[in-house]
Amino acid sequence: MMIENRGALYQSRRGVGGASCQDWKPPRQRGPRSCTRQGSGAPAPGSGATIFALSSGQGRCGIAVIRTSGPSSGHALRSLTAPRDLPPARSACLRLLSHPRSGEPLDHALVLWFPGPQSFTGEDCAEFHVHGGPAVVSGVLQALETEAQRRQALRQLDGELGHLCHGWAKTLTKALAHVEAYIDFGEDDNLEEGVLEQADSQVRELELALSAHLRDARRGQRLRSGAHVVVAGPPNAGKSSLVNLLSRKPVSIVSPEPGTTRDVLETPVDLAGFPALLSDTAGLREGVGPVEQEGVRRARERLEQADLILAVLDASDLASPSSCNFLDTVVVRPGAGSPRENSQRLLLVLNKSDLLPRGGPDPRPDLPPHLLLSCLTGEGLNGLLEALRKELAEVCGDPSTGPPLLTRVRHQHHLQGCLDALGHYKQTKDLALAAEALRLARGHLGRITGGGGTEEVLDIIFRDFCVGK
Ligand SMILES: Nc1nc2c(ncn2[C@@H]2O[C@H](COP(=O)(O)OP(=O)(O)OP(=O)(O)O)[C@@H](O)[C@H]2O)c(=O)[nH]1
Ligand SMILES: [Mg+2]
Repeated sequence: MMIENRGALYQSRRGVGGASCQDWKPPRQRGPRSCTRQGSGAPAPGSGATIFALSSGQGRCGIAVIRTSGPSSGHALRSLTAPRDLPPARSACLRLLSHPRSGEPLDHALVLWFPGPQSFTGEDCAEFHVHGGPAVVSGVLQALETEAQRRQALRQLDGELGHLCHGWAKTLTKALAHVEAYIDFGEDDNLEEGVLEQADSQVRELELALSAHLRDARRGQRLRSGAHVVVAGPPNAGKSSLVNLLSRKPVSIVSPEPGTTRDVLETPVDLAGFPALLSDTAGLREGVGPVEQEGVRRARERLEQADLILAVLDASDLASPSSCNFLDTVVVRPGAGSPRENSQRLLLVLNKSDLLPRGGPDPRPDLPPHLLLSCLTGEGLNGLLEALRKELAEVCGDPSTGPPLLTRVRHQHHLQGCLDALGHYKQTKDLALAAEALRLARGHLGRITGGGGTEEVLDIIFRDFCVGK
């Protein structure tokens, strides 16, 4: 049984309550200035985690094995063990485990270190063989979780995300300083040409960068709470068998009778290294009794909410009306070629491949890209897991390689506020209102990064322009 512990990302308090622009005084007004600002035109179009889990059975046992896999495995191993160096690769060593923050001893354990790629997942892996009591197991899991959260938090604001936010804030402060300078000194001091145009283009670039990151924010949320993966298909295709296979436990009843699953059954799983909420659904068919009909309605509802659909068909029954109907209505929707709604993704799986003639041709080469699988023999499972890994990396983002993800609602809120204010900047033709919009936008970023006060703006004005000297 796998215990999923990758969900909660640490909510760092850094950056909270950073200086805002509230102390900013309105710029000196020089009577009504006819606005020379040109509209900015139409907006341009939007442009490794480490897993740890209990891998032995849950409950009382002599020895419990906890495994980590991912780029931070070595760090996790070092931070929990004394001495703090890595043991020799692939050799069992007896180490004292203690909590990385409090130093509280946790257990004497055998630890093993498997540097990637020579490991069972291909990534750096570590194993902790601890005494199996629930207190020890949960203590070690908690210590690992704390460490993972701490690293995530560091990555969030001190790391790449902090770097990015500070870059955005710098650009915005500069744009604001230039607009302020134009308002205050434009006439008297003959500011160089193109000051406002430069601010406009900086705002445009910032808008693109912020919108791209807000789109990624949704992915960050999925990484935290799990992607919704919905298994759907006609009755008897082997949906429940697939759910049980992927979750490695008997979540759903499997039987040869079509219409066995009537309700949506969901289970949290680790799918190819990503956290997911896997839903089994009733087989989609019409003309059935009221209970099954309700199951079909729920299945359709759940399909709408899926991040990833695992569409399952019986490879030996592709010509049946329910298979054809499912293919037409769910797999190949009308207007195919356009992206699926809500950027939903879909993997088509032809199950029961063991019923096809061995080594025979693809049963339906005309179908959209698909994978052959046998839940009965397990053939094709590795290919499916690899395809799932690729799809889920798209859905969730890969924290070890991709851009830093905005997982915190507060960050998202302020980035959205900043983006909205930049929208107002672009729309208004009045310079004073435009400057106000930039101040508001900078205030939102200031709540993430701090800074952005009057001093900073004035510094830029005096640095960039020969005014008041
Ligand atoms: N030969 C073969 N039989 C399979 C395979 N997968 C599932 N089955 C059998 O197909 C039947 C239906 O499997 P289920 O997993 O209950 O199918 P389902 O799609 O959940 O069915 P409903 O809940 O009724 O919609 C069962 O008898 C399974 O044992 C497979 O890969 N090969
Ligand atoms: Mg079923």
